[in-house]
Amino acid sequence: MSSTTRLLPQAQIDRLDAICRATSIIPVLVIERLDHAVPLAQALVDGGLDVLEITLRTDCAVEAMQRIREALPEVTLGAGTVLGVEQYRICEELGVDFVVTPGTTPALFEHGIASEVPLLPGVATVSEVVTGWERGYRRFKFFPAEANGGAKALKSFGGPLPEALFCPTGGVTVDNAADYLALPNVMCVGGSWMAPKALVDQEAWAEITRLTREATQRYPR
Ligand SMILES: O=C(O)C(=O)C[C@H](O)[C@H](O)COP(=O)(O)O
Repeated sequence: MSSTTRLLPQAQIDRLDAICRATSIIPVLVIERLDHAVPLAQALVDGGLDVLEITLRTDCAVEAMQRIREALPEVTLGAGTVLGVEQYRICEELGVDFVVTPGTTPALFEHGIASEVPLLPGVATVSEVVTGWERGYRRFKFFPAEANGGAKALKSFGGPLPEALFCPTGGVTVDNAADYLALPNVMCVGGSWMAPKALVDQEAWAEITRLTREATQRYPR
């Protein structure tokens, strides 16, 4: 790395900390129908979660985020499944509060350094953490958490890299969340368990609120 390589400013780490420390759980949402966006977000807010990640996996995801932004300004809005710089830029224009990637390329790390919108970069290995670390990153999403060794793996990451803090997602449930949240290097967990596809398809908003409340009561911030 040359001496002119720009590093992630501490202010960006602080902004991400403020978001991740405000909640113990970040719901990861897939919105397939635009008219589901606001009632789904409302169901989660009613259950006590207001930091939401909307994945860019569906055609209506960007418009869904716009609608949530307008209808529920109190929500801290994250864009997930951001796979490239172009998508990152779209999210910046939309005014989201943070961007999450499932895995992270050098171009995404680079873009996150200059962006006004903080990046929670997805990593799966220690080498990927170190790649981000070299650029100043200290906060990461660990994905897919359960398939990559779960809480045991994250505990081991803490040996050489105690300052790196994580939001594990992928296979996290209301039960195994406890193992992650007990670790000193876990800020919060992410998951879709409180808004599974079947319940969203059925528009079972009250049940989603119930599952969310169960989670927030068990893991209050
Ligand atoms: O696509 C992305 O960028 C993601 O954010 C991946 C999600 O975090 C996981 O798919 C959530 O995992 P589950 O809770 O097991 O459904």
